[in-house]
Amino acid sequence: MSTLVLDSVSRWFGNVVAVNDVSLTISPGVTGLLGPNGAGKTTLMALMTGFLAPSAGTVLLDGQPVWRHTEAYRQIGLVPERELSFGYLTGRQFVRANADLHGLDDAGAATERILGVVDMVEPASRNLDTYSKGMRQRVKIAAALVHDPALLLLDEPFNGVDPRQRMHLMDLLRRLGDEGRTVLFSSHILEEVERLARHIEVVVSGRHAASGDFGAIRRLMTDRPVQYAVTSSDDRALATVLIAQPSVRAVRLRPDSGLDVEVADLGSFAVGLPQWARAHGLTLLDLSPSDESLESVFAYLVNR
Ligand SMILES: Nc1ncnc2c1ncn2[C@@H]1O[C@H](COP(=O)(O)OP(=O)(O)OP(=O)(O)O)[C@@H](O)[C@H]1O
Repeated sequence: MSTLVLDSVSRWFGNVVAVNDVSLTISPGVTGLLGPNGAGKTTLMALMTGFLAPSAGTVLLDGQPVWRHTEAYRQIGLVPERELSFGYLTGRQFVRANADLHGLDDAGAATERILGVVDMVEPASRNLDTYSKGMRQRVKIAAALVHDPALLLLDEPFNGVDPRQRMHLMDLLRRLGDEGRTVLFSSHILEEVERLARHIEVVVSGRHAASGDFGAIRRLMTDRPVQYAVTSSDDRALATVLIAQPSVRAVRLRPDSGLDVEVADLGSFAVGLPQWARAHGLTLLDLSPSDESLESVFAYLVNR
């Protein structure tokens, strides 16, 4: 069982800070690395696998630095986001090439074993060019696992994969985690991460924004202030009623019609709004969230 520890890790490219003072621990089991596009997930994975040197801080696998440490490389498998560019190879040849690169004693047997684990024995004699996206992902996972590493990192493994194959991949990663491997996958989709990860790390704009199980992360995201657009039979009267409520943080009249309402406590607001309207003889005509983008959720987390 392996544990990866990042201690105050930063990485900059010229004056772009891709990763900014990140400290986190990845333990055995499945962890999700959640963040919007450009958050620094790919750079973090490159730092974690020892492909990239930190500009500051350290990345330790079981107490050993991963940068320029070949012993650590034997314990790490990476499934990169980029597509396979060796379409002329068969799945078996591709996995075997990785087994040979690792200098495995019985590269042929290791190749067959891992093709079985990812359920790709039958299509393994076909060229990579002929595979679906999900099959290519499975063969990439086989290549990353052929040397039996304790740590497996996957960069956006579900991107473009159809729902059935996605379930299949999730089952596979869950199984690898249950076996005691340390599995980290990145994603920009909360639902995807929630379904699979026991533990979630959130990164935004290169910074570590939150950490916890999916209940904790979900609570952080639903407890944030939320914007609603509300239209009623008398918006000015409703504004007066709403601003008196502790669950409401701000109310603004829209130029055309309706109100923008910033809600601090979604639960109380959802229960109270129809009651307040009824008590003052007002009719609610429309209620819709106006600020539901994942980017705004992330912006809230990082600015907390
Ligand atoms: N080699 C590089 N040179 C300059 N800037 C870079 C380099 N690599 C990454 N960056 C910048 O660092 C930031 C983080 O990029 P990164 O690819 O790690 O994010 P990401 O979360 O993986 O995003 P995506 O999901 O879109 O790939 C971005 O602003 C990116 O432009």
